[in-house]
Amino acid sequence: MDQDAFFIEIQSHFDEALPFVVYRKPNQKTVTALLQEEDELHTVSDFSESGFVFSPFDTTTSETILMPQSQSFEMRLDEYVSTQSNEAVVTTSVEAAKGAKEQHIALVEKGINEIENTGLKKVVLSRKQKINHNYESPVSIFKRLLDTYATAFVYCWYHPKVGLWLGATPETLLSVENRKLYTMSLAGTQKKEDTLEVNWGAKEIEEQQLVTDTIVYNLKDIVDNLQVSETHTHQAGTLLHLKTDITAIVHDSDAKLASIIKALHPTPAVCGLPKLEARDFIIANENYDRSFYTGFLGELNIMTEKKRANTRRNVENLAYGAVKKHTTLYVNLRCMEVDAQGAQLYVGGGITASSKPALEWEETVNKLQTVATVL
Ligand SMILES: C=C(O[C@@H]1C=C(C(=O)O)C=C[C@H]1O)C(=O)O
Repeated sequence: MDQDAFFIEIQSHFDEALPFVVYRKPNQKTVTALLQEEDELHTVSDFSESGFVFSPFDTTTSETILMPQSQSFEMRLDEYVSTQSNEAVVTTSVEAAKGAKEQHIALVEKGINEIENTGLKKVVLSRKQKINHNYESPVSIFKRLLDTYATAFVYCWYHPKVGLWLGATPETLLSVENRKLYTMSLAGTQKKEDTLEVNWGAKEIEEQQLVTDTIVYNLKDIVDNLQVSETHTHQAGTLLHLKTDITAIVHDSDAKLASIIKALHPTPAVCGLPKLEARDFIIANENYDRSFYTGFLGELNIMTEKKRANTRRNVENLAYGAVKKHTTLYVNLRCMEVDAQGAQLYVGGGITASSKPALEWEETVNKLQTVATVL
């Protein structure tokens, strides 16, 4: 499809206040859009549905939203070509609101204190920051995210009854295709200077290992052939994280999808350990509603027809294109909620007993910058 026509279609869907999502997967060229035909708020009941899901952090009190594949029009842009000059991307310098720094540092201190005095081992603490900006179409902001973050899952999601969210996340929650499962442990943060050959401190190594161990522990009884890669440094925009790849085989993946999602979300990369204690601490102390930040989003049971290659040897098989199903979900990080007044940016970081509150504040400032850059 022609690029201009693709984005005009999305803009007019937005102008008509109809739900849509448009996204590009990490390291891919294709941009996909799902345009819902009416404005009903559909929700997921058991993860057997097909469509695009948008889930909040706290799934015990809020529902996971679905744009059903059967009630949406799908559009594909084979390759997005940047039309905006780099000069157009202005790096916004974000001023925190008065008192925001002190408030976040006090929250981190409270978290460290809780870890020292209870069974809590890690808790991810976050904040949101408002940025005023002149109104711009979501398509323009989305295109700048596409221009800036080739290795992230870049998206723009809109529902008139919920709001407008955009983001560029480096973290996969889960992908399942043909019984093959992939997930990752991503934690530990430092600013990228000029090399990927960096040293990591004991705090970052320990907090990321905790995420890996928990994912493995939570999956081991529901999957087979669980394999864990070496841990390596992963670049996400101007930041570096520690990352471990985890793969497995899932027998009867249809029946198990809901339990796998439940076992993973929210991982200690965005919540903490033990999960319930960390979630209670977050809800009681963060002083704001995370809403969809640190929730998950992506394709659920999406059907695609895979045609066989057109070679001479199997030309007689051409008629038998196989229908395949896959699920690819990402953690909603480096994201923002946009309305007519401006944008709310959401950021956080993992706290352990050895966290330094002032450094944790700096980390949220650095993470915020990755999204603020495109405003
Ligand atoms: C919570 C966020 O990021 C998560 C926390 C990280 C950390 O504590 O170092 C790193 C990557 C993410 O798993 C965020 O970006 O808001």
